[in-house]
Amino acid sequence: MQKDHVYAEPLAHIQDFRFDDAVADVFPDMIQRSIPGYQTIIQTIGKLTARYQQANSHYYDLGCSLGAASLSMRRHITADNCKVIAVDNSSAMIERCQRHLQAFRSDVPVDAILGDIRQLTIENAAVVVVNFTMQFLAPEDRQALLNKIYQGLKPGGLLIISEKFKADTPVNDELLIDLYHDFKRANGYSELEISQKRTALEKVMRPDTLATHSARLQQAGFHSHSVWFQCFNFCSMFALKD
Ligand SMILES: Nc1ncnc2c1ncn2[C@@H]1O[C@H](C[S@+](CC[C@H]([NH3+])C(=O)[O-])CC(=O)[O-])[C@@H](O)[C@H]1O
Ligand SMILES: O=C(O)C(=O)Cc1ccccc1
Repeated sequence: MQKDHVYAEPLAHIQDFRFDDAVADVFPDMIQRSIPGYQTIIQTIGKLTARYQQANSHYYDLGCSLGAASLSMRRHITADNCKVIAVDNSSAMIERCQRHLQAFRSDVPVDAILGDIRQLTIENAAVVVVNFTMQFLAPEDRQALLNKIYQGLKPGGLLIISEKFKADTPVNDELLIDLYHDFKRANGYSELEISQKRTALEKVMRPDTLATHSARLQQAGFHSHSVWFQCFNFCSMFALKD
């Protein structure tokens, strides 16, 4: 696995964070060292998919990057006539995702599609995964995505959404961010790497509060949802369509 050194050297000008070749090349190491509980979340996506699978259905991975969640879903699907649809608008990610998926044999087909999830048709879905992707959409596009997911889910279908979130008060938010930075230090990131990446993400990743997430899920039609994982300012939620 290639080590993430993207922000290791001082940069004269810090550009907005992009999912380009340099990031895609080191992504497994970057995500593993940057998202608390990432492995647990990927494994649990598989477990939840095993429970909520339905025959003759689609399984979506929106903002799939290298396809970790798609692989986890695929490993757990035993129902007939199912297809995983993995979508990302970064060509660097989708090219590597396609190669990655071909490296493992499976009877469940996966389509890895280069495209914008805001333009995607979602239909006949048993499970939809949005694993740390919605935070990168413009805030004004987030409700429409959740509405579309709700409409595209079959009855009994499941949405899994993971996000970095903002705490309700500035004091609490600072504390969670502080603890998160300790986690990054413990994983070998330097002060420079932490601060340069923070600057690069400032305009492109805008976390919401859990209250905002709740209100959006309700508005989309999900009557119940639950946070099933939280560590510092990262969480994963599920929501069921009745
Ligand atoms: N509008 C969009 N349309 C499609 N893709 C998008 C869009 N905006 C951003 N992306 C894509 O969303 C992904 C977010 S990473 C997901 C990790 C993965 N889910 C994982 O489980 O490993 C999260 C992170 O790096 O923190 C990137 O690959 C973007 O190109
Ligand atoms: O690294 C960070 O600060 C994060 O918030 C997580 C992350 C992980 C991978 C790409 C972008 C953001």
